[in-house]
Parts: sequence; structure tokens; C-alpha cells
Amino acid sequence: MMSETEPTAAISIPGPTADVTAAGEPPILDVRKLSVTFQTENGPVCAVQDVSFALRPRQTLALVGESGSGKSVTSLAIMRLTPPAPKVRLGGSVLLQGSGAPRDLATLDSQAMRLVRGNEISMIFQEPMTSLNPVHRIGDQIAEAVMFHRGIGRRAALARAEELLDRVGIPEARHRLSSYPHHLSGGMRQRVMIAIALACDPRILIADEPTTALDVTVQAQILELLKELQAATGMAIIFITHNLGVVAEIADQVMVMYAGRIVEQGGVVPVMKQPRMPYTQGLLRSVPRMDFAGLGSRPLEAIPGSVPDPLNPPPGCAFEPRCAHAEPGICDSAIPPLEPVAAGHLVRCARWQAVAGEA
Ligand SMILES: Nc1ncnc2c1ncn2[C@@H]1O[C@H](COP(=O)(O)OP(=O)(O)OP(=O)(O)O)[C@@H](O)[C@H]1O
Repeated sequence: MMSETEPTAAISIPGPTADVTAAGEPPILDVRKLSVTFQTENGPVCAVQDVSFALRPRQTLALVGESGSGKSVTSLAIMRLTPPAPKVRLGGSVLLQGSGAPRDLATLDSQAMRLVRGNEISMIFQEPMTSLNPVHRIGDQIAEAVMFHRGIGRRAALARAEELLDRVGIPEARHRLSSYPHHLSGGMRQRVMIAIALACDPRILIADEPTTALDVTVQAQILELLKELQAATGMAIIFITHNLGVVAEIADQVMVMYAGRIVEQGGVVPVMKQPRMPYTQGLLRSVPRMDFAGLGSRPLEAIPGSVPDPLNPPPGCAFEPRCAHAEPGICDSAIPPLEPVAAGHLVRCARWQAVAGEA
């Protein structure tokens, strides 16, 4: 089995990355009031509700939240990979800018959508083995993606596959074209998935927990690779993660989700240094590195309780049953709006001002 070369230091939290996006540059993806409802045997499950965000070139947006908060369903809906109606109802719009008029991916026909996936928007997942075909050589798997989208012949596609393997840091790329996935380590397989995702120079890469299954040394190498590729290509990244250390490492914008809704959204610096939503504060207190929010000397604390049953959500703020700052009559009666607490920093909490005073 081939392993990673040159181990580097384990992930540390060096502080938020600089915002390298061009101010005022128009978004390439503009998601407005996205909602996704699954019709299940037991009733409707509103997995994603009222999610809006804009993504600009070279920007990395991190989606964070506990399991079941709607991160993956948001990205699958953007890619239109959720089951079709009537099993799933999509609402809102997903506007993708291109050379012509923006296209709404929420309503684009499936033929046109196939040309968007893997071409303009690519996706990588946590476990490359589920996406790679174990019985095909990796060169052929990359070449297949290139041939499908670029309409070029096999020989040219294999040359492109070699170039891509080299670009994602796989040594002896030509030789590796004929390897099978099981010949490679987990980190190398993730590099192959990144090569496939980059085959057609996408403008957006959606990475769903791409480093979660890897050990910390390899995680750091993959994050570094994504940053290098982003700097070279200008692609935007939507990065889904549980790991707030990774958010600080790679993202410049962050969107915290809870029970299908955005509960806090903004630049990494304000959200991680001055989280306003008690849920975000709880997430930050539950991870070992507490460089943020002045919480450095506190012991680790798990958020008490568990996420609400999506079939039976609470009537008010979904976090109210777990929130130490909840106020009866305010937090349990209506879902608070997402409101600005500072320029570009939004919070869904009826008591954020009081919480700021209590913190
Ligand atoms: N096919 C489905 N049918 C019904 N409900 C679903 C389906 N897929 C997802 N859900 C529900 O949608 C909600 C959001 O799930 P999602 O997978 O997006 O969460 P997540 O934040 O990505 O969690 P994780 O970090 O575990 O991947 C959950 O309540 C989940 O049970």
C-alpha cells in the first residue's frame, strides 16, 4: 500500500485565513430561501429550511453543525442529488452564474443538470472508496470523467488524468494511472477523488467531510492541497465539517446550521471570536482548541441534550430545549428571524443581545 510522503505537523488552529475574495465581486452561486422536505411514512421532515447564502470566487464557506443539522442535504439539494418529487420537495432557488443568464439549479431539467455536475460544480465525500470503483484502474476512472465532460478521446483523457494526478501531489503519476484504489492509502485515494473532481476545472467544489476519515497528519495535507488548488484555480469551496479547527484552517465564511436552519452566519473571524448564538458558543466550548471567543481557560463542555426530532420540532427556537439562556414565553413561542448583529454577521436568536451581556 502506498502511503503519504512527508508527514507534516498535526492540525493546529493558526487563526482565520485572510479573506482573499475580491470585494464586491458578484457571487457565482446565490442560494435563496432553499428548503428541502422529505415526505416520509411518518410525515414530512423539513431537513433544510430558509437557507440563503452567496458564494464568490476564491471564497471558502464552511457549513458546520451537529449530525442531522442539514449540512449534507443542503449540498445534495444544490447538486440536485436528493430523490425526485414527490418524495422530496425543493423550495427556493439556487442561482448559478455563467456566461449567460443565471440558471436556477432548483428547476433546471435533469439533462442540463448532468452537465453542471462534475463540470461546473464538483463534489468530494468523506469516504473515497464509496465513490471509486474498486475494479477499475484509477487512470481509467479519471479519464472517464474527462471524456464524459470534455468529449475528448481516451488517449488525451489519460494524458489529462496523469496531469491531474501530478497536480494533486501523487508521485510517479504515470505509473499510478494503472493502480487500483486498494493499492493506495486513504489520503492518496482522497487525492484521486480530488483529481476526478477537478478534471473539468469546476468553479465550485463541494467537499462533504473530506478529511474526517483521515488521520490528522493526512487531514492537514489534504487541507493544504485544497488551499493550493484554490489559489491556483480560483474555485470557490463549500466545505462541510463537524470540526471547528478545520473551519479556522480553511474557511473565510461560516454558516452554522441547527435543525435545518442557519442559526449563525458570517465571516470566520467574527463568528468564531464573538459567537452570538448560544448554539455556536456551545460548539466552540465542546472542542479542544479554544483560541476563540476568549474561552481559552474553560474546561471542555458538551452541549447537553440532543437535536430535536425532525418529525416533531419544537414550536419556537429549535435550540430552546437545550439552551441555558432560553426565556419562557420568548424562545419557546416563535422561531426567531435571522437578524444582523454586525455587518455581514447574522444570528437567529431572540435573546442575542441579552446573551452577549450574560456571557
Ligand atoms: N432520505 C431521507 N429521508 C428522510 N429524512 C432524511 C433523508 N436524508 C436526510 N434526512 C433527514 O434530514 C436531516 C438532515 O440530514 P443531513 O444528512 O443533511 O444532516 P448533516 O448535518 O449532514 O449530518 P451528518 O453530519 O451526520 O452528515 C436529518 O434530520 C435527516 O434525518
